[in-house]
Amino acid sequence: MKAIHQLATVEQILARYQQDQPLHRFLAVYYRQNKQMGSKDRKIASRLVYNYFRLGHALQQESLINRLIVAEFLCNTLSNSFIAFYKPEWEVSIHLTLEEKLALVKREFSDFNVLAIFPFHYHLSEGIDTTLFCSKILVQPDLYIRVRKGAEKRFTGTLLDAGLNFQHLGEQTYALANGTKLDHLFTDRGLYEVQDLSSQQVGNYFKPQKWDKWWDCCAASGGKSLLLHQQQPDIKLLVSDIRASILDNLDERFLHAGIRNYQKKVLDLTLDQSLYLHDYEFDGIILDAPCSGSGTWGRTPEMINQFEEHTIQFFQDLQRKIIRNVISYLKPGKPLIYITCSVFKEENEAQVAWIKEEFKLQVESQELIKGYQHKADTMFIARLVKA
Ligand SMILES: C[S@@+](CC[C@H](N)C(=O)[O-])C[C@H]1O[C@@H](n2cnc3c(N)ncnc32)[C@H](O)[C@@H]1O
Repeated sequence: MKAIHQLATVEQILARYQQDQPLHRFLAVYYRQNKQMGSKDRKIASRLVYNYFRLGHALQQESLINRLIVAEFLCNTLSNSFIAFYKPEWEVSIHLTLEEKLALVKREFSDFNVLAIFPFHYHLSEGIDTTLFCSKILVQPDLYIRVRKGAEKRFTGTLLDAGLNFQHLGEQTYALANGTKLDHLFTDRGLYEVQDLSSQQVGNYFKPQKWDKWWDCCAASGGKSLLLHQQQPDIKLLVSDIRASILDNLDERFLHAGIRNYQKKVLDLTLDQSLYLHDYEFDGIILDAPCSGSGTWGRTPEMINQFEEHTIQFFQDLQRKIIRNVISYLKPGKPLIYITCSVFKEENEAQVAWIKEEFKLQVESQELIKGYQHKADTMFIARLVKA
C-alpha cells in the first residue's frame, strides 16, 4: 500500500516539475505546500525522484513505473518498500555490484544501454572511461568538507560525539554521506567549508608566492579564493564576478574565514574592462569559468534531462570571450589557472589548445580530475604560463 502511495506522489511531483529550476528548490516548495507529508515520506519521495533522473535518457520508451523500478534497483544497495512491493524478485540482488545489477537489468530490458544514461557522452574529455562515467551517474556523490587548518582535531571530535559516519581523507578533507546536517554542531561558521573533493584538489595548481597579486575573476561565493588564501594568506587579492549578489555571499564567507584584506569588483568579463582595470597586473589569475557544470550532474541529475547539446557551443564561446578579456592582465611568466566543472572536451582541452594557439601561453600542466571514480565531481584544470 505504501509503495502505491509513493508512486502516486512521484507521479504528481514529476507532472508538476517544470524543469525550469533546480529540483531541490522545487521539492522544498512542494513539501511546504504538502504539509501532510511527514519527514520520512519526503525523504522517500526525494530519493525516488532523484533516482528517476539518475537514469538519464535510458529506457525512455518504458513506463514510469518500470523506469522507477530500474532506477531504484540500480541506485540503492539496500532493499526498500518500493522494490519489495513492485519487484520482489529483484530484492535479493539489490546488494550486488553495480556491474552485476546492470547486467541483470539488461537481461530483463534488452533495450537498456548504460550509455543512454548520458547521451552527450560523444563530447566527453579525453581519458574519461565512457561506460564507467555513465554508470557512476547512478551513484550519489558524497558530501565533502574542508576544515580550517588547525581545527581538524576539534572537527573530528565533534563528529565522533555526534555519532556520525565519516572518512578523514587527508589533512583537512572529510567525506560524509550526502545530506548529513552539520550546521547545528558548530557555532564557529568559519571552521569548515562544504567543498567538493575535486574542487579542493585544484588548489594544488595555484602555488601562490608571498606578496603576489592574484585575481579570482569569476569568484562567485569565493570557493577558490578561500583555497588560495589558505595556501598563502599574504597575497593581494582581487575578486570579481558578474553577479553582485553572489559577491555578497563571498563577503560573508570571507568574514567567517577572517579574511578582510581584498578588493572586490562587479565585472562582466565578456566586455573589455580596461577602463576599470588599466593599471592592474597579476602574478596569477584564476578563471573558474562559467560552464555546463556537467561534471557535477551526479548531484543534480535532473540536468541531464534539461540540457541541450547546442549549449556546449554557447559555453565555449562565453569562455573564449572571458579568456580574451583577462589574459592581458597577466604578467609575463605568470600562470592563468583555467578551471571548469565540465566533462566536455569543447570546454576543456579544446579551450587549452585554443589559448595556446591564440595567446602563445605555455601549458605547464593540465588534468581532468576524475571525481566520478570517487563519488565526487569531475573537474578540469590547466595551468598556463604567459611567455
Ligand atoms: C563556476 S562559477 C565560479 C565558482 C567559484 N570560483 C567558486 O569556487 O565558488 C562561475 C562564475 O562565473 C560568473 N560569470 C558568468 N558570466 C560571467 C561574466 N560574463 N563575467 C564575469 N563572471 C561571470 C558566474 O556568475 C559564476 O559565479
